[in-house]
Amino acid sequence: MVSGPENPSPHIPPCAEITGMGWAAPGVASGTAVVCNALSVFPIATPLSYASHRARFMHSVRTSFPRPTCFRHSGSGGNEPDECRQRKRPENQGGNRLIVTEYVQISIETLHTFLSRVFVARGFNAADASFIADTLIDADRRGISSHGVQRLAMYDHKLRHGMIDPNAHATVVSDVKACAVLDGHSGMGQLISRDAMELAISKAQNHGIGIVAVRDSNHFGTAGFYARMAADQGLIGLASTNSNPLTVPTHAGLPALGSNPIAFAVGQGDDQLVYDAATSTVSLGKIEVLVKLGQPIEGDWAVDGQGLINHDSADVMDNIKATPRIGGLTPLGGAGETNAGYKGYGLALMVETFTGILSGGLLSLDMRGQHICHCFAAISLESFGGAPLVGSRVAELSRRLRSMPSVDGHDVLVPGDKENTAFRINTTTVTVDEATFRQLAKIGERTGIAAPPAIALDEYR
Ligand SMILES: NC(=O)c1ccc[n+]([C@@H]2O[C@H](COP(=O)([O-])OP(=O)(O)OC[C@H]3O[C@@H](n4cnc5c(N)ncnc54)[C@H](O)[C@@H]3O)[C@@H](O)[C@H]2O)c1
Ligand SMILES: O=C(O)C[C@H](O)C(=O)O
Repeated sequence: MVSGPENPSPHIPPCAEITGMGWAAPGVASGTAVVCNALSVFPIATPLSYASHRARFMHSVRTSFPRPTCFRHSGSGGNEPDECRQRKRPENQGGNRLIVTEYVQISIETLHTFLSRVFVARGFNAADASFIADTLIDADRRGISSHGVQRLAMYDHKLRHGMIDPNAHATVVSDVKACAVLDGHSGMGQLISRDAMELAISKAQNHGIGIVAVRDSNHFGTAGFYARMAADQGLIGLASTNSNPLTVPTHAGLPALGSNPIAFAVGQGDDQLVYDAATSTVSLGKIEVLVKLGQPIEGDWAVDGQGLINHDSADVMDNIKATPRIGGLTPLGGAGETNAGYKGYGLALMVETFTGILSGGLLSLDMRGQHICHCFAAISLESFGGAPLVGSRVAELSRRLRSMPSVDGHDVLVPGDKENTAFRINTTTVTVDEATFRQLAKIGERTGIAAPPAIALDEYR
């Protein structure tokens, strides 16, 4: 049944050594700024550097905030009006919008040391701890704040409660030519996924393509990280995962599918094209960040139990955490059929097939925060003219798209541009929201490890 594995990872024992593996599914600091106003929203979706925040904020002040009701420059105490302090579900969310925007800038080096030490304290060896820290910081550097250190509290919770086994390594369930299935044994999603993508890359180098489905893993962070691993080696990379039930099928009022992202990467260096997104309208992480900032949801990202659009970020989070869950994320395209949300629903189902179904693991529908399934694929470009040729054609296509005239004042971009730009800017520091900053401090206290301090923002003084 199982052929000899091509096994690039010292962590994955060859399938021949695996016996009895069936297919049953496994069971402010100082220096922050607060800005409030009743009628506008500060854009937080793709944070760049603090300077960019500042520039974008000042632009929005000039264009949208003719008379800001409060504007505090520094310190976490302050005497600002009560409404400026409000964080949890402002009463007027979705109507007159309350803005509470606080960000903290921290050094990447200090953050990396902190994260690595926390993960070592939670049972990982130093190399694995450092790798996990790399993945979280990579997300923040790229402006994907939904999946950077703001998720440390989630991982820490799962580690403390035995939902993630820091010592687990993937084992091979089945390995036939270009395809394999791994069992992650409830290990850390980032480590299991790294090893699975390494196996897919090695298979693609040998067979032209490699596809590795994984069961019983955990939350892996951004899908793009793993797709880029393959692209960096001159292949096409694909990565996906299922998750807790978060997304409502078209016409349903309960979540049944994960936010099930798909990441695709091709090309190298500055010309790398990376599409990395949920098959729900956005990831849940984006709503978590809005809750932390006390901001409503601008877009039609979520519905309540009746299928009505819900713009109240805190309410959406409460509903998603409720037992049973109520409402959820809209599939990509939106609620109902008007904007073809059934296509996002279909894409989410495709991901569910490649992850939960092909791996023989848990479906999103049955998931409760663990036993997550992934799928990784790598495609060799040897038969298609080779990586340099394909890369140059992709780069040329991207250049032609970017040179298209804009109709609304925003540049035409290609997927990956925002993240690549942010990555180039955020070389020494990253910006986190203040609630996340406080979470880091709390985890620091709990583990006895000094949390990274905020870097003073002189421009606000
Ligand atoms: N681990 C999980 O379970 C899980 C689940 C869902 C999402 N995620 C991750 O969450 C992250 C965010 O996902 P999301 O869906 O909220 O992201 P999103 O809605 O911000 O979409 C991001 C994608 O859209 C592209 N993009 C943005 N603006 C563009 C423009 N003007 N022109 C062209 N392309 C543009 C980006 O480059 C990126 O590829 C991703 O990294 C994803 O992998 C993880
Ligand atoms: O939050 C999850 O469980 C999945 C994912 O990370 C998301 O943000 O949608």
